[in-house]
Amino acid sequence: MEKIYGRNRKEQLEPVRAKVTGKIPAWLQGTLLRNGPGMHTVGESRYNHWFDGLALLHSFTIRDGEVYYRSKYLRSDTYNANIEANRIVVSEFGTMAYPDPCKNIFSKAFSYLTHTIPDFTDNCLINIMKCGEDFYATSETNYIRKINPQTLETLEKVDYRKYVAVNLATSHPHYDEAGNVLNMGTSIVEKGKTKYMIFKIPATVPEGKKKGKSSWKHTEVFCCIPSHSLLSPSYYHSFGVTENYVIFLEQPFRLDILKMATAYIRGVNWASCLAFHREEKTYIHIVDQRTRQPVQTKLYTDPMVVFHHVNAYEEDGCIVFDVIAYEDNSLYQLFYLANLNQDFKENAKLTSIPTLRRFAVPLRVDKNAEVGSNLIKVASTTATALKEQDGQVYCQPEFLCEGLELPRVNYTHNGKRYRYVFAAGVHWSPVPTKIIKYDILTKSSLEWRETDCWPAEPLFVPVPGAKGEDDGVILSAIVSTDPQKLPFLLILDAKSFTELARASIDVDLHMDLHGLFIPDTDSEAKKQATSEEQRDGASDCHGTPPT
Ligand SMILES: CC1=C(/C=C/C(C)=C/C=C/C(C)=C/C=O)C(C)(C)CCC1
Ligand SMILES: [Fe+2]
Repeated sequence: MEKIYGRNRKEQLEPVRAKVTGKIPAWLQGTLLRNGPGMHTVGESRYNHWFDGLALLHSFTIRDGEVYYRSKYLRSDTYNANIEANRIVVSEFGTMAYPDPCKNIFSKAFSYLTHTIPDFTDNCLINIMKCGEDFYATSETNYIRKINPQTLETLEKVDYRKYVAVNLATSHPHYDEAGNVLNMGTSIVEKGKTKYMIFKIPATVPEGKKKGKSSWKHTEVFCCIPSHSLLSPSYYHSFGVTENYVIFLEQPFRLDILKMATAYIRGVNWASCLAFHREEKTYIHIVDQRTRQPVQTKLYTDPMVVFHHVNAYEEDGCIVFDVIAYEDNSLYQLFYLANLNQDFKENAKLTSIPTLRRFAVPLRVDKNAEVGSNLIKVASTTATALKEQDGQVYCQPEFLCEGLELPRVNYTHNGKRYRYVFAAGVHWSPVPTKIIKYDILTKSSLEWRETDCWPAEPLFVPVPGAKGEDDGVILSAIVSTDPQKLPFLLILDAKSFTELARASIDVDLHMDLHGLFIPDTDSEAKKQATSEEQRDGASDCHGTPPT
């Protein structure tokens, strides 16, 4: 596993042409752009956790049946400072770093004090966000980095705090049909009023506003939800939306602000400031997008840890939402690089398997409903919502299936009724070994797997004019540990889950996290990109084609 996780990867700056076997559908034209950690040591110093690694962007440009690959490290301030110092000088999730080589005890104390309010990293390694015509590499801190999606060059750093008072923000925003971005973040320092903020970044400068100004300046706070605990807000990695509502899970996996404020002086990492409180509830917050107000019903469920929301929709006065949930926070623990070594089968065992759970919550509670009665009348799920004496509603999910992570759906069904979940299959460890299509209606699944192949998050791309929810293809970058087999971009038919093509590339492909597909819709852009490709002189990949 060290081969997959802990090794530093080489950049592939010049586009390299892949060896394609099978046939790529003619309509599939565009760029798969993805992000993930690629460098785990700098000089003699090493990161502790896989989520610390320096962001390595990579892209697969699919054009006229050919695939071109390139990769480039995000030139974040963090990357530049580390490379210049030839050691890790910026703290990450699992690694606390000390920038100044403190010469004596006084300067040491001084440098500790100046860091009590942490300035977080801009090593944006988790995902790619589209904002209007611009693309950003993202993480979960207040910084994101604009990038050039064609050349993978790093552009300006954006500080969320200039536009909305958040110190942390998710890497999994939602997009409406106009391309406006809806995201959530946590405000942990503003006058001690710890709160969760939902905000909207418009895709373009709104009508009637001064043109030429960046649309960031028109970022609007949509709704604020006060944290149950002022000193210990919930940690969350994503949230859900329906056509009219936002779903936020305030889970008992929480950040301890006091611990964070003293982490630097105590010499401990940010991860140690996170704790799962298994005796506490998970609060379910629903916000009405039309009134921008939280729904008043107090909804809760059992303690759980959710990283990824899958999808959500409205049905008969209820909200149905699907998440991948765990019984504990062992997942983040397992990604310490020390656990992903040769003995990883022993060290990286999940103590809780990810399960796809369906919740149903009522939007209104009938005053006359009996205490103890189930408020869910939707026939399609066995999820329940029980009315309690004090008016609270206790929600119990339907367990749909287990062993799924990194879920994706056909995004045209986001917030709407849907049937298929595409995900990576995880078994006894957090390392994906297969790609799964799970059919919620029939509760059956299709799988793709191959020996010594380690798939990344599968991404669904619809065929133009698609009628069915699964009319399209699945793209996934596959890392191989078979020395005879090159890494490849896998293209599956999303309906049958059969392989349409694979594009093998003789490069040092890294295991990544998330990304997006940029279709070539604009023919001018396409032409320009093609001529750039020719000018750059894409080299051929001479690797052995897989059998
Ligand atoms: C640096 C930093 C953080 C980083 C979190 C990261 C990097 C999380 C990555 C999560 C992933 C990759 C999940 C995949 O499912 C916190 C804890 C938000 C807060 C303190 C500063
Ligand atoms: Fe994620």
